Amino acid sequence: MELQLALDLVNIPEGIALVKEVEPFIDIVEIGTPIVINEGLHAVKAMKEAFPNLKVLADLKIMDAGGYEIMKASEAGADIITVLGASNDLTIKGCVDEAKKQGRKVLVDMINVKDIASRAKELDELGVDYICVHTGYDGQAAGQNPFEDLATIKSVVKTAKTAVAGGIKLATMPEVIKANPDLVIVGGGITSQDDKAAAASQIRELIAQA
Ligand SMILES: O=C([C@H](O)CO)[C@H](O)[C@H](O)COP(=O)(O)O
Repeated sequence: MELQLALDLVNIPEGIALVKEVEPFIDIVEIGTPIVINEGLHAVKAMKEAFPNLKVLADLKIMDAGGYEIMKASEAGADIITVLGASNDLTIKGCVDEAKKQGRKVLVDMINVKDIASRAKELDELGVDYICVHTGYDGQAAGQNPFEDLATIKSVVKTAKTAVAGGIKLATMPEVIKANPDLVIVGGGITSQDDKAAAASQIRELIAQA
């Protein structure tokens, strides 16, 4: 299982400083949607230049013009780019084809998809690299979590890797470990802790013991 650090509520220098603290414990660093909105794809470029040994995910949450947006994120140095599961199949296909051409990976964010099982099966057949269940900030504030959806995708997806995001922290890691996704995405569970390195290292330790 890989560990992705989601950076959302920081600017580029703050993000780089934060990654310096936890670099040994993570595999992927995510430039979250709020950062892309505030700073643009320069944030992806800056993170890749600062940490060439980490994979960088650009959380663009693409909804249209898939091929073009994958191309621009690839030019900025993103290794993995996100598209929304609710998008048109033509958009998903555009993302998959362009990502293959560029040697990048596509992660589908299932946020707000109603029929997770059927859509995950379709996306798997469209050749995406990761399918990620995700409880967004607004769902988290209403007490929702992604664990039931994680069990659903684990039972239907045959080829794509599975991932989970949304409010994951040390205390909920045992539930993640039990479901055994290929990728766990943690934002506030690390970034809002006083000792970020300790939080990341404890989460990494649980993954290593699994
Ligand atoms: O994708 C995210 C959210 O929609 C804001 O862009 C977060 O990166 C994702 O939810 C992980 O962050 P935490 O929920 O804080 O773990």
